[in-house]
Amino acid sequence: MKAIVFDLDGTLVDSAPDIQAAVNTMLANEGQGPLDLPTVTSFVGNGLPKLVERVIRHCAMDMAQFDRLVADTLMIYNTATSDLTRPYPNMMACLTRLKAAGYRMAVCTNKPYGPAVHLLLNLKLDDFFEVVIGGDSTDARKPDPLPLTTVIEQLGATQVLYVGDSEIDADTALNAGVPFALFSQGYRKRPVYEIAHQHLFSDFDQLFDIATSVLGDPT
Ligand SMILES: O=C(O)COP(=O)(O)O
Ligand SMILES: [Mg+2]
Repeated sequence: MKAIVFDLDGTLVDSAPDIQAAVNTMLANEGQGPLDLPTVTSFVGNGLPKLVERVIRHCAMDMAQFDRLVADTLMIYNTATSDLTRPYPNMMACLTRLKAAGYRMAVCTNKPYGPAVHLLLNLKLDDFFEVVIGGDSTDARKPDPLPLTTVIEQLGATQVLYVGDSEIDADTALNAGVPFALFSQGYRKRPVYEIAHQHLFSDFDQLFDIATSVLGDPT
């Protein structure tokens, strides 16, 4: 059984404005001023605890408050809508085409599981994915291979393509021994040539051909 596993933030959707809004709500509750979008975007990728740690450092706040601020930000995340999150162009059409062709699909994200599922429901993407693994679903976060190998195990997939937007996704795929397609329009921090990948795309209308070239027939 062949499957395509997707990262979420910066890959399927441009969700940084919602992440920025959640961070700024947390900061406002702490009497701090807001952070701009590029700054918050640069903190995304390693999951919520790391995001909060980076915000605390950037704002010279008290690291002793870390656990409380992670819990606060998670609560804000859990109650937030996805109003500012946008699907990347042609993404929906690509998933529809892949599903119709018979490929199985899943999500492997460092975003916490609850907010990830909310986001997928709000954007009507949930029906595409058989398995969703979030940053708090297993004992390790990407780039540890465990989240991705857990997805593969739960799907019962024999062949997989991982699709993501960041260095972390590239390392995850490498660590799990899975071929990787890099989406160049997300939140990566380095140039694409410095990020290990087997396939590169800038528009979702390129991904179907990549998937068939890597996986062949869906069954
Ligand atoms: O929430 C994050 O830090 C990153 O999420 P992602 O793994 O979907 O890119
Ligand atoms: Mg990402």
